[in-house]
Amino acid sequence: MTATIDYARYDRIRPIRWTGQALELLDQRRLPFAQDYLVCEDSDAVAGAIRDLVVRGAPAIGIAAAWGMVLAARAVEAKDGAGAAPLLEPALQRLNAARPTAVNLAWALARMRAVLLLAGDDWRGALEREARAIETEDLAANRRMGELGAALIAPGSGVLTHCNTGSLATAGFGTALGVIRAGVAQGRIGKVFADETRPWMQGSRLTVWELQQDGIDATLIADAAASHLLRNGQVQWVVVGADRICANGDVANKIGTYQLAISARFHGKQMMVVAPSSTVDMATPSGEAIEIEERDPAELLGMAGSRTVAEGVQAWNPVFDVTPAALIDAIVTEKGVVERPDAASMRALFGA
Ligand SMILES: CSC[C@@H](O)[C@@H](O)C(=O)COP(=O)(O)O
Repeated sequence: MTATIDYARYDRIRPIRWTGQALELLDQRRLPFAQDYLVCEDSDAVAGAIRDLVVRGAPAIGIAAAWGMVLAARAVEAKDGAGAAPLLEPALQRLNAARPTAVNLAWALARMRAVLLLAGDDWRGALEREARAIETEDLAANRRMGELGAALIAPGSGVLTHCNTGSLATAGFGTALGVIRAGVAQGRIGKVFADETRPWMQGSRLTVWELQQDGIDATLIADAAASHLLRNGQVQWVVVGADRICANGDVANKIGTYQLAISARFHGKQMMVVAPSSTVDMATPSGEAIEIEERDPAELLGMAGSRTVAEGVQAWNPVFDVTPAALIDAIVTEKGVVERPDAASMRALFGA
């Protein structure tokens, strides 16, 4: 069951476009009904776009930030990278502060800083090549993870996914959605369910639209329907992405992932987390140490710009949660699969 995957058919959605002069970001706030690109001509515009979810998804925000550093380089004069580094550090810090939870952002910026410090007089070229490499490597990782993750899924299975982990959230193909694309192409996955992912609706606005572009049938469910679905036997795997994977295998991902993992375990279904090694943070020992982003409660108080909740009601809007490693059956990365993750098995694949 190793049918060749025609990757070209998944290349249509391009959330991040570098023109040579500017960074164009497909405005995910306006999908699925408008496909508009926001043009960023400086790094602060990129930081704002990350903060406001024009571009979102852990790998995608790292890639966008890397290009943001290429834009920042236009605004400073220096004879080599070591001279440019302190001048660019404030812009780097503003990009880094745009969102706290996904480690890919800090990871990509650390790569850009490291390249800069070693670069000679072509330091601007070095930054551009590194941003391109970060993007290219992410696409390759996604394709590899698609193969590795799909191989775990028995033919005829149904899957449930959460949030958006596809081309929109990455350099292309996707993490969890890459596994689903590969699994469908190989005939392993018979039925795909996506939940809405309230409150920002990444599932209903982005994921089912992405799958529709590919001609993959997906059935949308309310988040609240997930346990009922897991109980009734149509789904064997919950397949999700990650924003940060800790040294002990705990996983931070979109709010609601934790309850899916609890429900999957309760119903004897399996939980797969798919993320590139850029999402693995061996410096964070466990999920307790992760900063969980809290966003504007207004995201909960209305729909599509119209208020749906009585005036004066308060809301709390944490947008990520932590799934303990003990509830995860497999973490799939491009470096390999960690089954039943714990500190020892994580260390064996990713080092100290
Ligand atoms: C490949 S994306 C994996 C995760 O980043 C995804 O599941 C997620 O939580 C995205 O959150 P978002 O707030 O939309 O950036």
